[in-house]
Amino acid sequence: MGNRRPTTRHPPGERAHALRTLFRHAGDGRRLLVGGYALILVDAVAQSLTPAVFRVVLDRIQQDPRQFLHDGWQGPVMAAAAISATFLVAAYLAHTWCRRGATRWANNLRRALYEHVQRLSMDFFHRSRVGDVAAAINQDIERLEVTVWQGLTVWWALAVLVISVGLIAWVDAWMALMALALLAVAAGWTLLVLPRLRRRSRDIRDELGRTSGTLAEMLSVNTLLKAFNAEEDALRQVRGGTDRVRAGSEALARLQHRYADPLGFHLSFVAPFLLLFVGAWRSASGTLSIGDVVAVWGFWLRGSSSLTVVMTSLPEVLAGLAAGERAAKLFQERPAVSDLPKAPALAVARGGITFEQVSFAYPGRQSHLVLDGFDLTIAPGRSVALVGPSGAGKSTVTQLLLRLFDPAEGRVTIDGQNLREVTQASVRAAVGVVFQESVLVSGSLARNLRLAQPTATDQDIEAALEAANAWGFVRTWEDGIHTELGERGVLLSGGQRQRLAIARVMLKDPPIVVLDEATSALDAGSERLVLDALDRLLSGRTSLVIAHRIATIRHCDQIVVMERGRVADAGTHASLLQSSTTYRSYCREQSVA
Ligand SMILES: Nc1ncnc2c1ncn2[C@@H]1O[C@H](COP(=O)(O)OP(=O)(O)OP(=O)(O)O)[C@@H](O)[C@H]1O
Repeated sequence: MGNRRPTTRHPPGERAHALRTLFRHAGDGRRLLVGGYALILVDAVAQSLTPAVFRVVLDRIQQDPRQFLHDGWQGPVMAAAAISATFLVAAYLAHTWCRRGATRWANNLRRALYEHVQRLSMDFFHRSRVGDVAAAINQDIERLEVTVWQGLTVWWALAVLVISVGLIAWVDAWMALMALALLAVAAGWTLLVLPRLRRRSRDIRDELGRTSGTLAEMLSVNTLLKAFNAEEDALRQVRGGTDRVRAGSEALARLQHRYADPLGFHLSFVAPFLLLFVGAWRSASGTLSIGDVVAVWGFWLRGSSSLTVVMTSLPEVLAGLAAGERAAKLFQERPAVSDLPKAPALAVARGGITFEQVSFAYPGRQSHLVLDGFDLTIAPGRSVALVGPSGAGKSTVTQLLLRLFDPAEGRVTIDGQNLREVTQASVRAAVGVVFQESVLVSGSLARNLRLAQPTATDQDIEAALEAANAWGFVRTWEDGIHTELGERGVLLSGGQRQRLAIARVMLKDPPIVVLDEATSALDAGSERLVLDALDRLLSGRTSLVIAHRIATIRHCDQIVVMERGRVADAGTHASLLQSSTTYRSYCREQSVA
């Protein structure tokens, strides 16, 4: 799978940095996790000590059986009771804390990651797929959450292993050396296979993310797929992704067996037999007691069985780490547009706009200048229209006005203030936009409109709908403004959606309005109603209108003809008919005199 698809590769330093980034967002889960991971060490000590009790019992029986029967048993019984009680309490608390801590961490992380993604600039959204980002925020963090509390068992097992080897050394240094040599074989084998296991896990997470992206995309273009009978093609794409995930998982399982089976054989057969025979030989030669040999064997079994736990959990833990790295990678994304420290809010007095010698290229396509020394002045309260061939840069002008991007050269100002020097939020508060396709979110109509003005009353909303020529149809709905629109507003006609979008901007009541192809997709029936609503919206506000339809723009105070990112001509409808051949040909195409 990894050979066919692009995969992420992270140097070890970057991986540690990624995990630190994630841990910084643990919030109130951090204390519980640290507490859980610390307490499980107590549990590890208690469990590792069990063979030490065997040792004492066996040695006492061997030395003086009658003394053992009299009162020699009391010490070991009390020790066993204390060890068991400690184990019970510590294990219960550690697991509970860790589970709660992991859940809180995941919740905090999900929130923080969503907030972070929200703050990223448009270039990020242009180059990322929604489903992939959603998978990182949901599935990857869920995977990480499971790993965090599963990781407790791995941590416990490693602690048991270290303590067990320490206890063997306490009984006999030579036996401990031998145990270490046997462990070194296991560790060497693990280190050999680990990078491949890790790579496979990461490839699977990447492929899962990509498949989520494809799935989300296919679901969102369902109408298109149906219209072109292209469902089979979409199915093939999704199936391709899920097949690759399945193939990757099977390959991982095979690799895991190839790793775990020899290791299990080494730990459960080769090592204990070697230790038993060498221990027996040292006991027969009088160096160790029977109790010593049984204790060493017990310590080893305890330690090696904990290693088996590590082995079995390893793929899960690696999958969790890969998921964590993907989430952390999102945290490392930086917005291309950011507010200067202590930047003031834009103070809009009259809403005059200027573009002064603005040059701009989209991130990732630096060689292609979309705006090239572009100049534009819109006096307060005036309307300016942009026309020009497709790709001339008209929509890009609106993106810079909203400060979704900053220009490479030149400046954009509102009432004389450079947009670079004021906060993005204040710029967007001053500008209302109606796009070609009005985006409506699931929820009620009122919720959709309150996105523009959260404190609006029902009466405010009704007034905005009235002004946007939308109240006529909303009034007939049984639940009025509280009607659920359905995700993406699929229950509405194009003209109705457009009028709701206009109502939303009416409610926002901004001093500046941008219309970006707001009338392009209208049917003749609703065109008059929408144009009428737009007239009302633009009246008294500074406005920038992009439209292919001459009928929409002919009454603007000024019309600017754009070509290849520059102003080719400017004037009124009447003057351009005289001076601009491009404009004249547009009018001719649309039979406008
Ligand atoms: N996100 C983007 N990343 C890279 N290039 C882009 C991006 N958006 C637009 N472009 C490019 O910038 C140029 C200008 O695009 P823009 O959308 O501003 O033109 P337009 O005049 O509004 O066109 P249309 O009338 O077709 O909407 C085009 O060449 C386009 O391919």
